[in-house]
This record gives sequence, C-alpha cells and structure tokens, in this order.
Amino acid sequence: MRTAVLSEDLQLQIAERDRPEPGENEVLVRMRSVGICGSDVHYYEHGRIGDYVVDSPLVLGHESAGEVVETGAAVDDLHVGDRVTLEPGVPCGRDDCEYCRSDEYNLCPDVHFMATPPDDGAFAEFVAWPADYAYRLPESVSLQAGALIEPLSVGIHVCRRAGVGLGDAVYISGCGPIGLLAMEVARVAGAEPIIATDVLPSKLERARERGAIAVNVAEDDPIAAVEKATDGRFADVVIEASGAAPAIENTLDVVRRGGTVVLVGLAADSVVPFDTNEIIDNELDLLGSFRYRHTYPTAIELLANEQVDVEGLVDFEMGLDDVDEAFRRVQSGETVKGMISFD
Ligand SMILES: NC(=O)C1=CN([C@@H]2O[C@H](COP(=O)(O)OP(=O)(O)OC[C@H]3O[C@@H](n4cnc5c(N)ncnc54)[C@H](O)[C@@H]3O)[C@@H](O)[C@H]2O)C=CC1
Ligand SMILES: CC(=O)[C@H](N)C(=O)O
Repeated sequence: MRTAVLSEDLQLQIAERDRPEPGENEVLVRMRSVGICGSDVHYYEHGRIGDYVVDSPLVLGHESAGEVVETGAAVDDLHVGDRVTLEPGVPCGRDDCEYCRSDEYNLCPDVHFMATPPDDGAFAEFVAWPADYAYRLPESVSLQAGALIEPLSVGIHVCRRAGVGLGDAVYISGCGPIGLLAMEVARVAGAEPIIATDVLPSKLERARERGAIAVNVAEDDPIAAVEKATDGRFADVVIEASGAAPAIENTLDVVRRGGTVVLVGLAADSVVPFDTNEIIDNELDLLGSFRYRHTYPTAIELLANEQVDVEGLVDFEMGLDDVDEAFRRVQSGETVKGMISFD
C-alpha cells in the first residue's frame, strides 16, 4: 500500500509498505480523507515537537476517516462498509494507570498517538485501528467532516474545560482550525459575544463569517475591543489558541474578574511572563486543555444536527501523491485547512 512517510532528513515521500492485518479487536480502514494538522507541518519543518523527535521514518496524519474493509475476530459492533472516523490517541488502558482508571484517558502518559514518534499516522491507504477508537459516521456526515472531528474535538474539550455557557462573552486568540472550531462550539453553547483575534486578515475573515467580532491585533488594540464589546465587563472566558507569546500575555488583560482563561495554543517558547498577582487579585481560573476525551460521540452529534461547520475550514484537497505540495501550501500560513483525499 502507499503511504506518505517523513524521513529522518525531513523528506516527505510516497513509500510502499505492507498492508497491515487487523488484530482481533481492530478494524482495517481504507483511508478516504485525512487532514493536515499544524503538528504534521511542524514535524515536516523541524523534525521534532519538544521531546518527540523524528529519528526514524514516520507516517504523518492524525485527522482521519475512511471505510471499514475488514474486522478482527472479536469486533462485533463495526462491519465491513461502515464509514468511520478514527480517534488518534489510544491510551494504555491498564488497570494500574490512574488516568485510564479515572477516565481522564487523554492524560495517560503511555498513550499511543498517531503521527507522534514513534507511532505512525494515517497518510496511508490502510490503517488497522482498535475498534473502540473507531466511530461510525451517520450517512449525513461526510468523510471529510469525519476527519475534521479531531480538531473539532480539541474545540469541544477546551469549551468543556472552560465551562462555556449561555450568554458568556468569549474571547479567542488565534483563528486557525483550533480557534475557529472552539468558536463554533462556544457558539453552540450559547456564547455571545465572541471576540476573535489574529494577525492575518484572511483568518479574521473566517471568524467574521462565523459571527465573531474579529480584531486584527497587528492593527487594533484587543483590550479596547473586548472592553467595548462587553460594555466594560471583559470576557467571561478567554481561549488562547494561537500559541503566540503576546497573545498569551494578553489573556490576563481581556478576562473579567473571576473569569476563566484556558490555554490550548502551544507556545514555541513556553516561558511566557505572567503577572501572577493579577491571577490572584482577580481570582482567575487559569486552565490548560490537552487534546480531548469523550468528545467523538458529541462531535458526531453536532455534525449530524448541522450545528457546527467544519468543512467550511477546508481550503483545498489533494491526492496522496501530491502530499509534499499540499504540505508546502499549508506551510505558507494563508490556508486554514488542507486535506489529503484517497481514491
Ligand atoms: N492543547 C492541545 O491539545 C492542542 C494544541 N494545539 C495548538 O493550538 C494552537 C493552534 O492550533 P492551530 O489552529 O492548528 O494553529 P494555526 O497555526 O493554524 O493557528 C494559529 C493562529 O494564530 C494566529 N496568531 C499568531 N500570532 C497571533 C497573535 N499575537 N494574536 C492572535 N493570533 C495570532 C496565526 O496567524 C494563526 O492564524 C497551536 O499552538 C497548536 O500547537 C493544537 C492541537 C491540540
Ligand atoms: C499538538 C497537536 O497539534 C496535535 N494535534 C497533538 O494533539 O499532538
């Protein structure tokens, strides 16, 4: 089968690999649609994210959907022909794992996560995956939308962490896929107004189309903008989804007293100055949000009910053979989401 493999010297090339055999609790999925995530592009450019280093050939891609073509002997709830999306993180599930036991499985330290060294991802014609982490898609949900359940899940988890609710003023910095999808979920939860910031007009336009007050922080003062939008009250919830140091610093200036700040964007340099007394004086809840847990069924429902739009994020779709060109397009920074489709 064909796969797109990133070599140790950071060449992204098509390589032939053996088609995997599904284990007894696995399904074999013929891939149909796989999104290119910022983390894929980061590995492609730098060969590492923190301690995860591409020191042997790695198949990228973790936003995936396809069709079941074979099932393991012990799988009885999925069948050949089912259209599925794959949750890319499979925790260890051991009884002595505190996180798996407590159901905070996204925090399992021994998770296997697609396209995170040494675990291969989904830019491959076939992927064998545990059936427990493969979710059937209703007919009304396209395979492209199914693949984008992964970043949508990040948005659901961040809104759950923040407890976004009816009438909350939500401020989101960063209008990439994560910021925009957090915005979609916040809107469904009843947030109003939503103030979104970025430094690129093309990204801000996507936020505006989705009903947000869009602020270009390269030109305008975000603090004044949020003050005006909330009649001086400031944001109930701040979601930082850019990873940019100035935006992270800014979070404390745009949140109301007693409000919540959730950091989801990963900073290139995680040492960002914070006025800790401000956190205390204003009794802020400062939270982190890491991937997601129990979000796939919710995401499928949101899509089936047409409550959120994920396909509107997609700028282009290319075949697996053009994967390198597709990565270069995403690298330009002007697109929100590029997809690889399979024949
Ligand atoms: N915590 C988690 O579980 C996850 C974290 N991430 C992280 O979330 C962040 C967002 O992911 P994507 O949307 O895929 O990235 P992205 O790179 O597509 O989007 C980031 C956006 O922030 C904008 N930006 C840059 N400087 C800014 C500033 N000063 N103020 C406001 N916006 C600014 C950029 O122009 C860009 O549109 C990344 O740091 C990524 O690594 C992604 C997935 C999961
Ligand atoms: C940080 C990422 O972008 C990636 N989706 C991950 O969850 O590792």
